[in-house]
Amino acid sequence: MALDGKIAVVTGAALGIGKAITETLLQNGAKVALLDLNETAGKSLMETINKLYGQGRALFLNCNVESEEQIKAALQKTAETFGGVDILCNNAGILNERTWEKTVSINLVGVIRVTYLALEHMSKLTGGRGGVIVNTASMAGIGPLFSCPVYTATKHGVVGFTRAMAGASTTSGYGVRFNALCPSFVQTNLLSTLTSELGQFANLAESTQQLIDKMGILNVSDVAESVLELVTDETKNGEALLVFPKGKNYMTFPSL
Ligand SMILES: NC(=O)c1ccc[n+]([C@@H]2O[C@H](COP(=O)([O-])OP(=O)(O)OC[C@H]3O[C@@H](n4cnc5c(N)ncnc54)[C@H](O)[C@@H]3O)[C@@H](O)[C@H]2O)c1
Ligand SMILES: CC/C=C\C[C@H](O)/C=C/C=C\C=C\C=C\[C@@H](O)[C@@H](O)C/C=C\CCC(=O)O
Repeated sequence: MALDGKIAVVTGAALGIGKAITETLLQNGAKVALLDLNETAGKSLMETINKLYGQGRALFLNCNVESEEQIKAALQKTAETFGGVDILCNNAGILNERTWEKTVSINLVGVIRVTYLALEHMSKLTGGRGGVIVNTASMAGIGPLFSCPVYTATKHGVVGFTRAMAGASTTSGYGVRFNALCPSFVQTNLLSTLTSELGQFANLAESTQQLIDKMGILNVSDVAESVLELVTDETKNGEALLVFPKGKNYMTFPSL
């Protein structure tokens, strides 16, 4: 299978898109470290995974991407258990315009922090064997959502960080590809709890609902399938893959 022998780390792996990404990576032969702060959901998923794939294919690690200490420990445990890190999916994220500092801390700072710590294991410049990092951004990383400006800012930041790191990696020789995943609306808890998290922008919920009605809603499996493309296609570096219910396409950015 495409990912036989590969070792993946997925943040926010216990539920939603991260759970689907984890399942897809396992289905394609990878071993997966599931990082999440929801221990109940993580352990429940591990029971299912062990029944489906046998012991030894996956590892749940209680890890908050806001904690450098917890990330370091999780990556070290992964490397010790499975023998390294080849794939990182920075997927953990929240939408909360009330606690907007936390949104920035998780969605953007968390992606940067996990990336830098994982590169210590992945980069050929530090003894790694290279690999690929896929950052879960959003369509809101390409165009603004008026009802969640801070969330929009974090996702624009993830796209920009991803593209810059792709260039840094190519130029410096990390041997690591970086790509952004930009799904439109996806049926998960994040979407379901949306209207209670808009804070001062709650008045704009209706226009966002109109956008949801217009664009439609993806299943998590549609998104996970797109991650597999970014992981396995070695020509993809610095890309932003837009995923809609009607299909997917790569973003073309203006060259300055
Ligand atoms: N649902 C959508 O419409 C949509 C669309 C585009 C992008 N996204 C992005 O996809 C990613 C996953 O979102 P989802 O919709 O699956 O949400 P979700 O709430 O269903 O799942 C998020 C997972 O991340 C975990 N998590 C949250 N904060 C964490 C932290 N600090 N450390 C570790 N784990 C943490 C949660 O416990 C949960 O398991 C997010 O980055 C989100 O912004 C979602
Ligand atoms: C409300 C956020 C829900 C989930 C967040 C998740 O990341 C999904 C984002 C999905 C789609 C984003 C589309 C952004 C489109 C913009 O380019 C622009 O076309 C939107 C136009 C009007 C916005 C109207 C509004 O925001 O209310």
